[in-house]
Amino acid sequence: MSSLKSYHNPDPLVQYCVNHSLRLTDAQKRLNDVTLQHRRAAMLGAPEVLQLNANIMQAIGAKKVLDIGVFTGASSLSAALALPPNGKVHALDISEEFANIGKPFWEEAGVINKISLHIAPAAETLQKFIDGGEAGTFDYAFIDADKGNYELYYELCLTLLRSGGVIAFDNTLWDGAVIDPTDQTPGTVAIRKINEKLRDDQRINISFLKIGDGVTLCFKK
Ligand SMILES: C[S@@+](CC[C@H](N)C(=O)[O-])C[C@H]1O[C@@H](n2cnc3c(N)ncnc32)[C@H](O)[C@@H]1O
Repeated sequence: MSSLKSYHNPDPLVQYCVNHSLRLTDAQKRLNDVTLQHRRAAMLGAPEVLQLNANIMQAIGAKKVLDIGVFTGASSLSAALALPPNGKVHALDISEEFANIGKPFWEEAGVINKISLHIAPAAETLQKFIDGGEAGTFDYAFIDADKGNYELYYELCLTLLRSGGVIAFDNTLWDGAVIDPTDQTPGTVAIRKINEKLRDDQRINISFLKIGDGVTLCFKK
């Protein structure tokens, strides 16, 4: 049952939590199973993290969502399932090849009409939304693309979000590397930088959760 476990955190208590909370549709399970066979399977979003996103989207009545870093579409599918029929997930990635893997599962789940795919560098797409007058109109953003641009994505998403909207950052523990002072690789340095910025940023309220590979929730004031 590969679908009913955390892919990022082998801690038995984490697995216990996941086994007592994870709810996936058949389409989600099948997409996860296909993705786990992919050469880049490690990029698949932890299902408990995607479920947390979906639960918050429903709690805040989200209709307009940014999914930054699509890969095979698990995060977009989870978000689309959480949105009302008139909701829209804007799914941003540079790889059409990856996203194409997810499309049959979006179709199978009956939510493909709720997902709008934008194949381009995410910063360009986000800037286009701002230039098009969409600042303050998004409810939720899940940031899970290239780590070196996390700070840039944060500022663009903060502009695009309404007050009360939520930004979730994935991988903010970076497999524990954030607390290893000998690790000065660019990805680790970028994650530490955004973690410090978010801790001190008074434009948001914050919760930093040790689930998946670390998730930081930012609630726009
Ligand atoms: C960790 S994966 C996303 C996983 C996905 N959210 C999920 O839940 O399975 C990161 C994705 O970011 C994409 N990416 C990398 N650089 C990007 C950029 N500059 N703009 C948009 N997407 C980018 C990659 O192609 C990859 O699909």
